[in-house]
Amino acid sequence: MHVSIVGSGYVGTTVAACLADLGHEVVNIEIDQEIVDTINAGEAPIHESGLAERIAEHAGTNLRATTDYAAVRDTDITFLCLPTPQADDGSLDLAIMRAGSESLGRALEPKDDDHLVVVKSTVLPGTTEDVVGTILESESGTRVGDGLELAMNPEFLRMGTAVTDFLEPDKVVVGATSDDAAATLRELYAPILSREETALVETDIREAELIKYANNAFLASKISLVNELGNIAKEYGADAYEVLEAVGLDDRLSERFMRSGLGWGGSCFPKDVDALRAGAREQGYDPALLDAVVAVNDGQPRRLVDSLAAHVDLEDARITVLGLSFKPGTDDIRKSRALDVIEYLQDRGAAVVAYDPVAMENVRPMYPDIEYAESAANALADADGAVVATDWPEFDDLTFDGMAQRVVVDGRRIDVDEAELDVYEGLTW
Ligand SMILES: NC(=O)C1=CN([C@@H]2O[C@H](COP(=O)(O)OP(=O)(O)OC[C@H]3O[C@@H](n4cnc5c(N)ncnc54)[C@H](O)[C@@H]3O)[C@@H](O)[C@H]2O)C=CC1
Ligand SMILES: O=C(O)[C@H]1O[C@H](OP(=O)(O)OP(=O)(O)OC[C@H]2O[C@@H](n3ccc(=O)[nH]c3=O)[C@H](O)[C@@H]2O)[C@H](O)[C@@H](O)[C@@H]1O
Repeated sequence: MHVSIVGSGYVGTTVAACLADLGHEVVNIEIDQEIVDTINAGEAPIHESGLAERIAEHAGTNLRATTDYAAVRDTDITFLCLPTPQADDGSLDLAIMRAGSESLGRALEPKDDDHLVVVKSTVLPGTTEDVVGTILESESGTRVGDGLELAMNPEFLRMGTAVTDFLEPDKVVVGATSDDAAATLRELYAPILSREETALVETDIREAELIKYANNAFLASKISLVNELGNIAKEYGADAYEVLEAVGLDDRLSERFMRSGLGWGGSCFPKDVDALRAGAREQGYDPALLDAVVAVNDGQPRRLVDSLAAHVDLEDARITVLGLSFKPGTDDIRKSRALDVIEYLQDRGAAVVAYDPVAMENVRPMYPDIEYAESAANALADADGAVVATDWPEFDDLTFDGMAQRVVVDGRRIDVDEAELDVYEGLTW
């Protein structure tokens, strides 16, 4: 099939490269010329395992990129993979979706054949039809149901494992305005849907939109719940990891996403939970539980610093922060809990020395006044205490003999030889 993908970030690039790999003719439409040039040169604009090989293999044959929206006219389906960030008040900001829909609608105006537009971006219920659909109709002069079809197909991939998550999902969710649109997507995804492990959920557009938010809200809530249980466990002197490992054996709950500690960050959970809370309020519903989910999450970095302060006088102390990215395997620092930890340490008068295998250059402009070390060992040298903010696998092999005071508070449960330390404390164990 001939497919165009608008927006070539984490999602758009992954979807494009994977669809090309499944044998489709794919064109990426992206406003950033550098990204376009990178893809056309056969290289990946982002680091994701398995992506570079796929782009190298397909660029110049059945995968290309362009800044020109006119390319959509040579395709049957367009996926919108544009950012849906949050406004200052936390609510969903649709400015980029609107701009992209306008450009797409204008480009479709001269097209005679039918076209299917699929929203893959995370958007609140009503957006696909009332915002994207309305703009497309007015700009293209066609009507939904008469030359133009709409679908909503949320994406559940994670950063770091984007390619395998896309190609081997638990589920594919499709909300569509017509049976034909749903059938087109079944055909497009046929190799993925043929996997026994992948369920197909066909529903209406509004449900498809909300499934994505419900999914993320559930996962974020699960982590906040295990963090609350972890905080309580610690007050009792119990190990939350042992407790929750047993709880996870109940297959109604699952053992996955049970790692308590410093909480959730990244470009997805924080913005999506906030957008759902703001959207619920706009609908006249007070989302008390989701408010609490955020409050628990926001409390964890302070608890980590308080735990350290119980062992080390933080005023003028040299404190190591191990890990800056919001999770291992990425240099993304958006809403990383490590940044809150740095703030709280600085508030308490500590001199911070940070180390992360890949994310330091992203943090440096925000915190030019902290020290950045070339290795974890250098960061720990002469430190009066250390905190673990990201569970990078390389932290499992640390030695602590260079520290001035061997005190470590761990927010992520790395593997530590406790015998090497005077104080080793877990945030929730
Ligand atoms: N990053 C992730 O792991 C996941 C993200 N999502 C959702 O997918 C959507 C896209 O997210 P990401 O790929 O992370 O965003 P991103 O920010 O990585 O990429 C978006 C791309 O769109 C481009 N762009 C902006 N305006 C444009 C326009 N008018 N025309 C063409 N291109 C334009 C940007 O230059 C950028 O390269 C969001 O709604 C997000 O919530 C869903 C699942 C996973
Ligand atoms: O909507 C999105 O954009 C994506 O958001 C998340 O993916 P991602 O943000 O890449 O990362 P996760 O692996 O889910 O981790 C999110 C945060 O939760 C934390 N976490 C995760 C798991 C856990 O047990 N405990 C825990 O604290 C991580 O450290 C990280 O800060 C979802 O997992 C994806 O399914 C979804 O598509």
